[in-house]
Amino acid sequence: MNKLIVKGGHRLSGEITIGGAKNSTVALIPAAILADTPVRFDSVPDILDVHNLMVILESMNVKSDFTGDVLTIDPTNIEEGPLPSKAIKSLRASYYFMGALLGRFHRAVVTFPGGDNIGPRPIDQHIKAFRALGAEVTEKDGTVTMKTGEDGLHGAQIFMDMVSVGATINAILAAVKAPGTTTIGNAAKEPEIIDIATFLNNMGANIRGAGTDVIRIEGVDKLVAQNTHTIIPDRIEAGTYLSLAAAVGDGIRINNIIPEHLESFTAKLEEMGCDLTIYEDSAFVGPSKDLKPVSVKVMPFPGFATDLQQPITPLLFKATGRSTIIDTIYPQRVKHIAELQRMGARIYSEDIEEGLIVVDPSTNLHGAVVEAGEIRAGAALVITGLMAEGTTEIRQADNILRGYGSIIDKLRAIGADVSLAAEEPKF
Ligand SMILES: CC(=O)N[C@H]1[C@@H](OP(=O)(O)OP(=O)(O)OC[C@H]2O[C@@H](n3ccc(=O)[nH]c3=O)[C@H](O)[C@@H]2O)O[C@H](CO)[C@@H](O)[C@@H]1O
Ligand SMILES: C=C(OP(=O)(O)O)C(=O)O
Repeated sequence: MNKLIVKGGHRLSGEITIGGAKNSTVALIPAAILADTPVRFDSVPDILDVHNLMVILESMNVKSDFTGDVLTIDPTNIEEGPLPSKAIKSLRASYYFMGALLGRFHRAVVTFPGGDNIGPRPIDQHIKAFRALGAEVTEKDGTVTMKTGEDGLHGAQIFMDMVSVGATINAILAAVKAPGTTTIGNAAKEPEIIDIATFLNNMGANIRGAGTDVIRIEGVDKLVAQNTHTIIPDRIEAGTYLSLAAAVGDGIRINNIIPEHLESFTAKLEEMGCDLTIYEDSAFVGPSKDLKPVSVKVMPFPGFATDLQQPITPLLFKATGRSTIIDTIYPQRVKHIAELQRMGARIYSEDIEEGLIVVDPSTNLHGAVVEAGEIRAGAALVITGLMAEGTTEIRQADNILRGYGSIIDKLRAIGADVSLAAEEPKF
């Protein structure tokens, strides 16, 4: 584990360029094993999740190479075998190997995924989709085993009980080569789902409706890569740096964004009175003054993303009154609160059942030793550390490195005093 050290209290300025979306990348890599040819991605973020997925690919004899921001994957000599449980447990998205292996081999044995500790994260909807497509699924001791009869998978009508990004993508991965028509109702509409469908369709898949709540798939026999797939920019990384820029910036430009993916977030910054100018694929944030408090309610896309409720929090400390946040997707996503309190922040979990968090103006922030219990809690600590006087030592920083590519270089480029160091082992 690494710790991230932030020396705060300085104003920052300059430019930051956003990388490819973590939540696309971590689905695209498992999706690659469905291809009948090598595949190539660019704009790949250099994050721990990618390196762990490459370890999982290696265990299946799938060769991959990550140079610069280009990742090539050759699944043509793929072999079935036990997957490395440490790597599987290191990230949430390893569950995409369930859908991808099922689509490829009509059977799979995968241990339960890890990922951020943000409250209960069941996978019942994923399993419901696999069953509808013809798989027999059993769960025992944290392992999911799936197999089909001789006829393999078949198209099916699936209606999700709740909007789930992971279950929608997993259903697509399992169905893309399943003969017949699959319909996914109440599908998630996140931009990352469109990105996966675009990648698969460019290889010959027939997926319609991605980005709406009904997705229709006609199964195809072959998936043949003809070109490089460029991963969409990470809207969560972008939102994090926009919040940082409004909180401690003296003029920061954020490059490589798709503004339409960020509307619920930028609308909140505008409501607060941030100095924000949005261009075709970038945004400029000027220094903030007299920020208004706001109410944030997390919703599935296009609503305000749960992954941005913690990164916007430090900005709320600068508002002139009480702000509220309700996380309807992960009400227990509160790992940042106790840590921020250690830094002098006035933030409270008012109702853990409802996911209600109250944020009061906090002007006396100071450095402290804190823990990044999960990726976005870590992002909130980094921003608060930059705002605070003194030094903040953020332990368990690997949780941040799971999803923020080149974060040290990006922050140093705008003048931040940040570094990474190995964390001393706990006894
Ligand atoms: C790798 C990835 O893309 N991660 C994102 C994905 O996670 P993930 O795909 O795991 O999140 P989901 O969209 O599935 O979860 C949404 C809600 O549905 C519930 N649920 C989900 C599946 C299921 O089978 N049963 C069930 O009850 C969850 O507990 C949660 O309350 O979407 C989340 C919600 O936008 C984001 O925070 C994560 O960053
Ligand atoms: C919750 C997140 O990630 P994961 O689903 O990969 O744990 C996140 O990116 O905020």
